[in-house]
Amino acid sequence: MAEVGFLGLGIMGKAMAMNLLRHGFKVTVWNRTLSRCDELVEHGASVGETPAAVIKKCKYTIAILSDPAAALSVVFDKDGILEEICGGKGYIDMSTVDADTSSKIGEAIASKGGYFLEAPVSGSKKPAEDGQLVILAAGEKALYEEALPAFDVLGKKSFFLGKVGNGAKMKLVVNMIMGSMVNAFSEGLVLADKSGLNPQTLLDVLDLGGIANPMFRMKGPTMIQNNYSPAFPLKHQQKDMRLALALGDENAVSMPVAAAANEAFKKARSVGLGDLDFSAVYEIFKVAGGST
Ligand SMILES: NC(=O)C1=CN([C@@H]2O[C@H](COP(=O)(O)OP(=O)(O)OC[C@H]3O[C@@H](n4cnc5c(N)ncnc54)[C@H](OP(=O)(O)O)[C@@H]3O)[C@@H](O)[C@H]2O)C=CC1
Ligand SMILES: O=CC(=O)O
Repeated sequence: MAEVGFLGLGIMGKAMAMNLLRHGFKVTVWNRTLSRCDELVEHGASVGETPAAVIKKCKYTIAILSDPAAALSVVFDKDGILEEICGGKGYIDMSTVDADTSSKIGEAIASKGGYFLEAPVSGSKKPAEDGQLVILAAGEKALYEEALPAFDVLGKKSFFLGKVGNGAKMKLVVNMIMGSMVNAFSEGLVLADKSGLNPQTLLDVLDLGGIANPMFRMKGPTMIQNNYSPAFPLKHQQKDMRLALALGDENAVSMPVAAAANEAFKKARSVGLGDLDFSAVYEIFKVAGGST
């Protein structure tokens, strides 16, 4: 089996690279904070000293990094991907970024003869650990087909959405909806509490009705226990709202609900909740609602 490169061992990357190793892939990893590679090495991974070194060694390389600045940095900066990408090699960026960032990366890689695929994912830490992500790929179809054995390990379903940008846009639309939902959910929990209802009973009622969903089911119990151990960091959810609102601007789509949700996430970041789970936005509504 060909060696797969893997850049970025945060919450998602660590779980995904571990999954590939568990399924017999040979994986060479790199992370900006190199010590984060150690655990993967214990499970059989090799380490590349730089993104360029990983690209040089591997037929194709996957990355999942925090935001557009990080995604651009590993490509364009010193020791970055552009230094070694060439004909026959592929680069797959699974970070959640905007379409412009993805296109910039795709064009630079194509200018060196390499293949590019954007492939952001829907699903969080647990789906990443369980190989149950939804993969939203777009770009070079041949690279998509080459990567399908890896995608089959990482996800429960892969979509090929056509040209570069479509994967990024689909992911931003999905996360815009999710971010708005967690805000409405938080408001509802505070309203239940302040009007004398038991929030746990609200969760039970919601779960039996037409708006039951895995996100409410998973986050509800931890939110009412004030447990925000990060699966999806709030700072990344706010980045996604910001990028989705920019997509709305470009397309003249009015998004008052998403704009209000973005303000709540920004407020949460401003009071130091950015590294907690995105469901910590609930704390903002508790304060606004006067909850103790
Ligand atoms: N967590 C989730 O539930 C999901 C997240 N996503 C998306 O996946 C991406 C990663 O998320 P997640 O794993 O949660 O994030 P983390 O914050 O846990 O990890 C971020 C990763 O990006 C690296 N990084 C940050 N800045 C730079 C930089 N300038 N140069 C190089 N590397 C950098 C970090 O390296 P270092 O260790 O050195 O800090 C780390 O490896 C994000 O785009 C997010 O929106 C998508 C679906 C679900
Ligand atoms: O991007 C986050 C997710 O849960 O999907």
